[in-house]
Amino acid sequence: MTTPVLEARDVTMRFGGLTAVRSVDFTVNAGEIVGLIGPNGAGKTTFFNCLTGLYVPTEGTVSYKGTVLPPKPHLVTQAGIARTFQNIRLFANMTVLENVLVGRHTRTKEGLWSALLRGPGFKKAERDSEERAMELLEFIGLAHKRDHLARNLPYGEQRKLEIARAMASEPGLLLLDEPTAGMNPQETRATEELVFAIRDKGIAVLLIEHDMRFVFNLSDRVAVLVQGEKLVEGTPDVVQADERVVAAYLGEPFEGDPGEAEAAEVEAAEAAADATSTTSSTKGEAQ
Ligand SMILES: Nc1ncnc2c1ncn2[C@@H]1O[C@H](COP(=O)(O)OP(=O)(O)OP(=O)(O)O)[C@@H](O)[C@H]1O
Repeated sequence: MTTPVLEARDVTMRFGGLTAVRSVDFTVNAGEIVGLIGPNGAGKTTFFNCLTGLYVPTEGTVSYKGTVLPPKPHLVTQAGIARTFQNIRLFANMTVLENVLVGRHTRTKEGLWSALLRGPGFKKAERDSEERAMELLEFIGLAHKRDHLARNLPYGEQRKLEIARAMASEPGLLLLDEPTAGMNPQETRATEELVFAIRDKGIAVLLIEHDMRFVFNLSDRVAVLVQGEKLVEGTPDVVQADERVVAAYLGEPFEGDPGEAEAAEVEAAEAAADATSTTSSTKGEAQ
């Protein structure tokens, strides 16, 4: 039987007049690698931000292992979801090891006083954290660079380090936002191996990616977002063969275009605003 790790129910996110994510139901099960794809501006990152508490969804809920998550990033991380970002967000002037140690703070129980007084409890916790951080660096192949400054690492290694930092919070689900962006083919290949290895450690993985080969090679399931709505979901074979997906990527209209309803809504709202407007007040662009 499949056990859901993540369950998003009816998640909608609006920014003023723009609905970036609309009524999305989405599940990641234990042991799965799931890909989330879609053309530029489809709402993928917005959806990720809803899952990780960075945004409070306008509607809907996000649950982790059966418990609804409060939309607060640190509580989401504490619950067991970690993420990386589209743009690298390392502490550039900290060492490789320090960057991973920062990622562990949600799992260390030593309080402020213990840390300030640097008592025996704190020292032991510090040793344990360092040991765990080194295990992670070994896992991603950066143990030999533990004392290098993050900013001096080549790009591909910086991306790996971000993943190690996210793993330091001991997540049950790891969200990767475009993990291969800017990578050369060798680095992409290595990342593919790394994602499989993460899954083999019992961590479910959800990834946003533009590199289709990478997504279809890795994922057990793929969901396609188009204009904020989930258009198709299934195995890589099913998704690749779906002509609506091809059409969405080529920018061609297709039947049941998920943008139609929204376009009509925006047009109606604009027409109503025009009709009631007696001054030349500004009107926001919908797209
Ligand atoms: N904070 C925000 N305020 C207003 N609109 C936003 C905000 N964030 C995203 N949007 C809009 O929501 C829509 C979805 O954007 P989002 O970045 O989630 O798409 P995406 O699928 O991640 O795109 P890409 O693949 O290019 O990263 C876009 O029209 C974008 O302009």
